[in-house]
Amino acid sequence: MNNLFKSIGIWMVVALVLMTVFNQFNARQQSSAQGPMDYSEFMKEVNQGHIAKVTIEGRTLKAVTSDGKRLTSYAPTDLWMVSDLLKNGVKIEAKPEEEQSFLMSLFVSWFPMLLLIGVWIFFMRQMQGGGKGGAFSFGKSRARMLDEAKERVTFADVAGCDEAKEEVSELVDFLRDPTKFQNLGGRIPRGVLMVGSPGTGKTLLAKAIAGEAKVPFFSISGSDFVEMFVGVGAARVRDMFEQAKKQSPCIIFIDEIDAVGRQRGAGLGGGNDEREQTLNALLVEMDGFEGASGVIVIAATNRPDVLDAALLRPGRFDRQVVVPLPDIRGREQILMVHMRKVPCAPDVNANVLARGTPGMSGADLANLVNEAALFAARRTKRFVEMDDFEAAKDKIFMGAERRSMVMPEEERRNTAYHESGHAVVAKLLPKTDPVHKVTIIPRGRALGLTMQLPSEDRYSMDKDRILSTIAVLFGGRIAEEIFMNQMTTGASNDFERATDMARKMVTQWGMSEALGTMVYAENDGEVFLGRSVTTHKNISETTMQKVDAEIRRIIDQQYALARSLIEANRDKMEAMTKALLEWETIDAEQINDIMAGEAPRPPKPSQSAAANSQPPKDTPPAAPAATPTAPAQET
Ligand SMILES: Nc1ncnc2c1ncn2[C@@H]1O[C@H](COP(=O)(O)OP(=O)(O)OP(=O)(O)O)[C@@H](O)[C@H]1O
Ligand SMILES: [Zn+2]
Repeated sequence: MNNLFKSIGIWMVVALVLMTVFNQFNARQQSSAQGPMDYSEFMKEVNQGHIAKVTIEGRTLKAVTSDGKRLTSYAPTDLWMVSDLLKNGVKIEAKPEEEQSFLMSLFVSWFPMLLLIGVWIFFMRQMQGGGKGGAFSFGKSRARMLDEAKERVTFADVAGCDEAKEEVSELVDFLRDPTKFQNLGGRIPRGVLMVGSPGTGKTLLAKAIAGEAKVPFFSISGSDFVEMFVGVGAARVRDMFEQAKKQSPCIIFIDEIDAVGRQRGAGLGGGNDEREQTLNALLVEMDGFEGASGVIVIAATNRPDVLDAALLRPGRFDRQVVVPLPDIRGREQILMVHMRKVPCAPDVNANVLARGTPGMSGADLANLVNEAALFAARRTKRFVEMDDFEAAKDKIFMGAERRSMVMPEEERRNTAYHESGHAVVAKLLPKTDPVHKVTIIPRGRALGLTMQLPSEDRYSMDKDRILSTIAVLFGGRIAEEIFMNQMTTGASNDFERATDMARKMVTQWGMSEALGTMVYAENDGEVFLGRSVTTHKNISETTMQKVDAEIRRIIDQQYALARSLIEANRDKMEAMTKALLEWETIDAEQINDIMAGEAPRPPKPSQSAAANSQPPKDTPPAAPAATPTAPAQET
């Protein structure tokens, strides 16, 4: 039912949009003829005796001036109009408003409505006739069957997770011929839990298993089971297994299993009856079917820690396959898989791109290729070139450029000093990531950006690195204070991130000598109103005060460090600010020149080519601007 309402909603919106467009179009047509005149303007002409003849068609006035020109105007209900016209000796002709045009306009304004009704009827028919077509035959459980012919995925489409592929290859053998597999003494798999961050290709891998084994693939999301009414989810689970058994061997894929599979009795306000019933139904079904039935259930989650232990017991999801974020080689392979789908110029180098995209998931990389192709298309190129990829990467890391935003000169200068402050501190401190680019072109919500990219994959951060990062974050505001003698809101996000890091150092990462290696806060995995909830363990008031004092100390220390670095390097600050004001974006090489005390080399041509791309139109005005320094790096 939900789906039905959704589709009606969508069609309503479509209809509304169409109506607006049609109305616009209509209005445009009426006005485009000669540009109608204001009524008062028109009456002035009449009273000056310039009008010879008027034809009144409904509320449209068509007039001919004494020197033969044609005018139109639109009459309000003005009782004096006719008498005014007569007084000035204008010849009047009245026509009924053209019937055909009236019908026409009626049709035009109602057409979207009719379309909507038509579509609705079509859908209702489809629903009633259910039991045929693919998606509807599985109606009750809402699981959707993959159209094998159209979207067959193979292992070749999944790149950069060879271990995971290896682990699941046994499933393929089983699905190809369940009985033979059994005769050979293989242990019959039932449930597999795929664990990994969002976008790492869990769904893709599950589809590839089905594709390799050439078996049907049913997919459903855990959240589809969670319904308002108690018992619906459980019924759906039973229905799904029934359908799957009929199609066996096959795969059932349950995405986001944590939506149903959370620990029972947990959660805010105690347990959730409906979810528990659904989970119980799932457990019963998994116990109930014989392995030989040839149904394999694959579930995906990025929070295996919150799952109910009963789900992980032998005979259920007893096998875990970890699908990790790709490393540099993995990213290169994933990029190559997706680059095959777009025409790439010979200068495109997947290895360089892989190096510059640490932390990106498979889905992010697919998106990167897609964005690059869009950039190339916008610049009417026939091939996607390396600088399209660079532009796409910048857009993903830093948000879309907003060149249309006009910045007052004072604010540009302020931003230039702010970013130079980040960059100079980053260049001078040890254990900081290389500065890749500094720009004062507004992007996303930021007025400017200093972009640092790690030179290698990193899986954790050590204390010195975190301290340096905090100092770099403070660099921006300190530069504003010293050189512009002012403080702006642009630094608020920097402060937030710096404080957050300092707090985590003390309360979560055990990096403070004064408080030792104890965890003072924990994230219990519950999500409340869309935020994850951090609960403080029972700690005393005095400890709380110590924690605060320690955070304060870390912050003050790093602030002082950044300040002394900037004070001691005023010349470099001035040089970098000048370069930024002139070129708006400077790259790593130019920054190195400046830091070496030399004049920066001029920008490369590709940079200015990027500068010529069209600015996005209609961007909303800046929110209180933030100036992030680097893509968030967290352990
Ligand atoms: N290893 C990979 N190789 C090739 N493409 C990938 C890979 N990982 C992800 N992708 C691309 O990203 C898209 C989304 O990935 P997918 O939906 O499989 O991720 P997921 O792990 O299931 O994410 P979620 O947890 O959000 O459901 C895929 O359709 C594919 O285009
Ligand atoms: Zn900043």
